[in-house]
Amino acid sequence: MAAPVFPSSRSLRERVGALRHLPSLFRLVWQASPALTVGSLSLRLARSVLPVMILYVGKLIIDEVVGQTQLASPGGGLSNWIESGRLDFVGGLLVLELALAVLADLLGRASSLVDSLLSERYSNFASVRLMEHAATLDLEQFESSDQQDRLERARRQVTGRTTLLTQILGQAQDVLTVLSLAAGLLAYAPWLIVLIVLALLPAFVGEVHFNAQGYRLNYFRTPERRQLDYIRYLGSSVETAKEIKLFDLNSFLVHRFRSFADHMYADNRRLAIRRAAWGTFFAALASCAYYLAYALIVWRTVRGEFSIGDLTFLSGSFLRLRGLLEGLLLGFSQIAGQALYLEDLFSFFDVRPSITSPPVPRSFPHPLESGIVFENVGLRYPDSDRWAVRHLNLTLTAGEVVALVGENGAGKTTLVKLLARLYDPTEGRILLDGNDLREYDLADLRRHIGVIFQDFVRFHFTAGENIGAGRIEATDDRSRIQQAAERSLADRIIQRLPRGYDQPLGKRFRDGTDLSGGEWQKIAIARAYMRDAEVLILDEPTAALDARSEYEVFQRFRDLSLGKTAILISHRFSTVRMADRILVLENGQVVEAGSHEQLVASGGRYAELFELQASGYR
Ligand SMILES: Nc1ncnc2c1ncn2[C@@H]1O[C@H](COP(=O)(O)OP(=O)(O)OP(=O)(O)O)[C@@H](O)[C@H]1O
Repeated sequence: MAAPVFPSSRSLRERVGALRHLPSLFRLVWQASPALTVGSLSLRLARSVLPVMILYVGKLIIDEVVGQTQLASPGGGLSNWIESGRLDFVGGLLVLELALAVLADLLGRASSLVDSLLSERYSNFASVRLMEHAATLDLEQFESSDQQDRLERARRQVTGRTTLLTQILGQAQDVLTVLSLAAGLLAYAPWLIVLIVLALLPAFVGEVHFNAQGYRLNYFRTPERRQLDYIRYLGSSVETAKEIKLFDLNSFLVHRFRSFADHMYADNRRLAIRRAAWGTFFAALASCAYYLAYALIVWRTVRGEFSIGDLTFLSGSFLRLRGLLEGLLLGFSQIAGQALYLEDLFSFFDVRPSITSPPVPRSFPHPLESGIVFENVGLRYPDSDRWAVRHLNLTLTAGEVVALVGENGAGKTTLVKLLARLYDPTEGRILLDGNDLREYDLADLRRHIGVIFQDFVRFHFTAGENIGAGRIEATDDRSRIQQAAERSLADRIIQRLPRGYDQPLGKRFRDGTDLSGGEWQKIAIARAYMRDAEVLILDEPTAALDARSEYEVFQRFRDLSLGKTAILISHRFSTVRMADRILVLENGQVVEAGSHEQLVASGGRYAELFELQASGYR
């Protein structure tokens, strides 16, 4: 496999520019839980000043001890010392230091508790926002692979990157601690601070560089990572197990997985090794600077400029400061690096659908009066230079049952997608009762069109929920669900299930029962009957049904669609012939129209296809 060619690396400006998303992140965190956000910030604030206090009390203790050793001993045991009052101050200091240490531990634990709760709330909240936003997007925005990559990165951002939040909060706390320690150091030896910053600068630049490299690697690996997830899914899920076994595809999948994974591993390893090597070198530089400063402090203590207490305070502060500044600088670059991932999340939130309701929408006519007219409609799918349908002209009169026939790829499903406004025509227009489809309220339009596609979803929920999904606000309305099930003949299947309507379907979850293809289809058709649809569309509704079921289902469909407009797509002429009118599609155009008898008599395309199928039964 060839190594990927990365576009030029993102500039520092771009990386720092990504930090502009931090306010949006904080807004999201705040919305996830105001109380926990305030709690976390307050705890961090309290924790930030403790280190300098502990160090300073330590210095006072040492100075006091050194002072005491220079005075004459009161003699005797501990009780004499206590009575003389010479231990009062140091004793008080020890108790104070103990109290501070206990408080620091307490606040530390409380803070990680609050942070972990906040992270989970944030992750859940952002996931919900992600799903809500995804629901507003056009179908086309899901289908393009670029969008799927972006969605994938946004998803990972939501679930995998809550550490960013803890990191930012930790950084804020560390900044305050640094300020408090620096204030102490400043009073004694300001040059120490300059020394530390100089020593850490190379490490900072190195980190920024490697973070950007890591991000690029991840960014350009998104398609491969989705491939890996997909292969993992193929190789280890119930839906695919049957075919994978029969065709013995496992070793093929493992091989493919390995070749992708090994390639990614090699890239990651190369980066990790370089990062570790440079990191070690920079850390060594920083250590040299630290010991240089330490030597200077020791020298000035020996000369009597600093007390022993000062020595411990300074070396302690200096050590902490070095660690903190190192953490801060690296943390900053990591945050800038992670903010690049935030870019994925927020740029996904910025994607706007193009199929929307107009500002002043019409509501769906109830009942439909004249019907639907396609006027010279053409659609080219995004990223495709072929017309899926073109110069499509047809009329669907209100109240009639129309069947669409045509060979694979003729454009039948495309016509339905256009009608449900899953796509808007590239050219021409679709009129509903004389008005352009785009003038109607989108949600209202979709509410009044009941469609079951040939690749309908088999929800691994209960049977009742599978049907209720057709009208989600009625999902608890058992009598409505039962009625829909009776209409589609799904009731007989459900009666046989051990837990009836509460029976989980599919094999994915515990106690699930799988159904046959035809049984699933009846459940899906019931879903369409849940709606008060003015237009009912069934795409290959009877493909998986046996002959008797097909006949019964269709008879019911006819009865139930009385007064409604219905479209039926089928390759089975036994179904098609029962429609009022049949439209024959070829290469995205209507080439013939009429009743079964008329079309057979005219001896055209339909007659030919019908004859082909009929001869198969003779
Ligand atoms: N999402 C898509 N992106 C690009 N091209 C598509 C897409 N969906 C369908 N097409 C193309 O549009 C044409 C019409 O497809 P459509 O699904 O409408 O055919 P159909 O008549 O329903 O076929 P079938 O009988 O196989 O279901 C085909 O050439 C197909 O390759």
